[in-house]
Amino acid sequence: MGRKGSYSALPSDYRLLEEVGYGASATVFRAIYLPSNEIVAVKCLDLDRCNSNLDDIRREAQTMSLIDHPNIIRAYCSFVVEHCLWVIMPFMAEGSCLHLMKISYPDGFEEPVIASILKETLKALEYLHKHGHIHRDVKAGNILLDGSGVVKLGDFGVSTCMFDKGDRQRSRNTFVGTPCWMAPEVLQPGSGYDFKADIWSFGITALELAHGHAPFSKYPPMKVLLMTLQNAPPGLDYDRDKKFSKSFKEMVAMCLVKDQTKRPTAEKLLKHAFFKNAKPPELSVKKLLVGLPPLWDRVKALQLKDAAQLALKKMPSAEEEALSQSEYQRGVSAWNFDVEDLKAQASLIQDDDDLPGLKEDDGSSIFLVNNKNSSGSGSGLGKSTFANENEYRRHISVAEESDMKCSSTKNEISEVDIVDCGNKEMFAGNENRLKNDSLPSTTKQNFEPSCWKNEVGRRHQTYSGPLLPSSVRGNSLSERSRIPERFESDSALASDKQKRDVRKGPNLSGPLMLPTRASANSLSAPIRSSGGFGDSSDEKSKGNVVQIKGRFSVTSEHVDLVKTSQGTSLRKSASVGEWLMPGKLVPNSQYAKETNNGWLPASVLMPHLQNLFQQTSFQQDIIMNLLNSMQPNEAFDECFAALQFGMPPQECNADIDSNVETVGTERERLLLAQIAELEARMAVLTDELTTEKQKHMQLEQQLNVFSREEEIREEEAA
Ligand SMILES: Nc1ncnc2c1ncn2[C@@H]1O[C@H](COP(=O)(O)OP(=O)(O)OP(=O)(O)O)[C@@H](O)[C@H]1O
Repeated sequence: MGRKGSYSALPSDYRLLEEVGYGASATVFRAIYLPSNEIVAVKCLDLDRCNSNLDDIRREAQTMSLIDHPNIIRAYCSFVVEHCLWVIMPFMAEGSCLHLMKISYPDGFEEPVIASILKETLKALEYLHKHGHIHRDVKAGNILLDGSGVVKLGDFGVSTCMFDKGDRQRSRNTFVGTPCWMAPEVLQPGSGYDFKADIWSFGITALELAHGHAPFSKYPPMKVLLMTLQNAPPGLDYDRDKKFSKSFKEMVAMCLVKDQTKRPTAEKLLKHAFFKNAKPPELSVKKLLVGLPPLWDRVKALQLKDAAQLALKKMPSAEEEALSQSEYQRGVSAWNFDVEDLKAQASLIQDDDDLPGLKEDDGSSIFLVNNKNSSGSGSGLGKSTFANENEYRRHISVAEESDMKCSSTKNEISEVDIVDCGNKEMFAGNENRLKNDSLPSTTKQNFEPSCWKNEVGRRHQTYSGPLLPSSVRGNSLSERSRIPERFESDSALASDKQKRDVRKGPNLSGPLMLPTRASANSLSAPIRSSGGFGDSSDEKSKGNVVQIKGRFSVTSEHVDLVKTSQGTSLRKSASVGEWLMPGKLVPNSQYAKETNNGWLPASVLMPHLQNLFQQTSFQQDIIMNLLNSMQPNEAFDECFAALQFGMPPQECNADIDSNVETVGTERERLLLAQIAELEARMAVLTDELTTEKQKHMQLEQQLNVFSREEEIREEEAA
């Protein structure tokens, strides 16, 4: 028996049970710590997807283990198993607030519950900030609950460090999730951010808990980025959110101030009237949990719901991968992506309000942009390190024989290199509570909340049996690890297979994956020149929307979105969407006079012409990038497209012949349609460019005439 509060770094001491969650970088299992028979959570982080060196991770793991606050999940210890880092932590039997909302409270919680949850979260932030840490991933998905209603902020440390440090070249273009929770200063390069960024995320989380989803969550990430920077901050609406108190609205408004210096500290916020009467979560939150099925059944249900949605939508593969994470991965784990890239891509976004199935909170806005220059050595969650199934099985049996002794394959560092078993005294206080809380209630088994019962149908299987450790250990984040080994029927197997298909992790080392809604849209949707963002759920900000839909001024140098949006008025163009007009340069009267004449001054036209030039060449770049980064099985499409764009035939892959037959006609048609649209757009752009050039020349001629006339007049006067 291990001593209470002391956890070994031997994987064989842990029996992984059900999967209870997964995020951008990790899968979380309920597990038994065998020496003391305690229930713990084991978070398996895939090191293949990690951009940091192990020293960084170790440092971060150490930091995590030193965290000692009742509202923060701390790591008991961590060690490397195969290509994964296992982080042992307290098991939070009721999962995240996001889980809970998705299962039973799709429209959010009542105010007293929100107050309790937020107060506990704020206490956690106060502690972290006081100790010099920024959490950087505050969102409902990271606020965890246990059976007695205790609230803890999770996901501090390892995953953040994994993406934020180390080889930036590999990670700089990797952008996972949606930036709904990110503060403007985080999205704005060069502005710098501090702990106040957490306060913004906290405010967004408050809105998430109030509505069941974060503001802008129905939009593609790039659009969220622009809206965060350019719209008025979201908030609780005085009309629409009548049920919420004035103090709640005020508190949210205080957090969501764009100027970070004007946001309150966590300490100050805790003194706000909204939190004064907040009940202890054990009273308010616990009520929410009555009658819910065990966490792992909820997780299964959500996965099935994902699968059902996908089956309905028949997404192309990249979108499947993106959507597969939709139930959980709704925030950006890594505040490390190339903002310039995103901005550039954002310039191509069309209004997607018409897209079928794109509704707020459907998670479809999950977006993956991968660095096309990355080495390709990373793997997705589902990637096996074994050459084939036999090798895999052989490995499993060898591993089992060796009593689950872990052999490290990552950079030749064994698990002991990174072991950082926590200081027992520091967390002993949490132990008793954990042990009790984490035991699932068997009386909950048959409950099926209506909100998911209808969508996923009745479950035919039970999932209560433990996963054999080997199925996880061999490749803990591989496909195998996701297969529960107990099923009651074939249909269960089938649905689980479907689920696994859905849940293939994002391939972070693969090609640029743009055909998500945002990017596919940018390629296929014809440019429209009117309308706004039309965020029905964010009416408050509607009136402040800057009309950048379609395009904003993209320069080859640094683009300052905030600056470009300020002091500019917009003029519409059939193909270019919106033009940014340097309104300050042209006095209104003069502008009116000149436009009445049908002539525009060169000072007005030139920026537009430049804009058109840049956008045309920029679009060409984007198209070529996309074509170059297509999956191998799209080689035929790629080559076809390459030919369309006049690239030499030798660019085409030799595999084409074999692929020709496999290319789905539907996909071909889609691509052809996209190409046709692109060509049409380019033709329109070229026409416009030519027209503008002509206008410009005529204008110059006219100016010459004017100046000659002026000279003559002056001479005559003289
Ligand atoms: N200690 C825990 N007990 C129970 N469930 C947990 C625990 N830790 C995490 N989970 C569940 O697993 C999910 C994923 O965990 P986590 O957020 O740590 O992973 P991640 O890969 O870092 O995710 P993210 O996408 O937020 O970065 C959480 O949303 C939560 O539902």
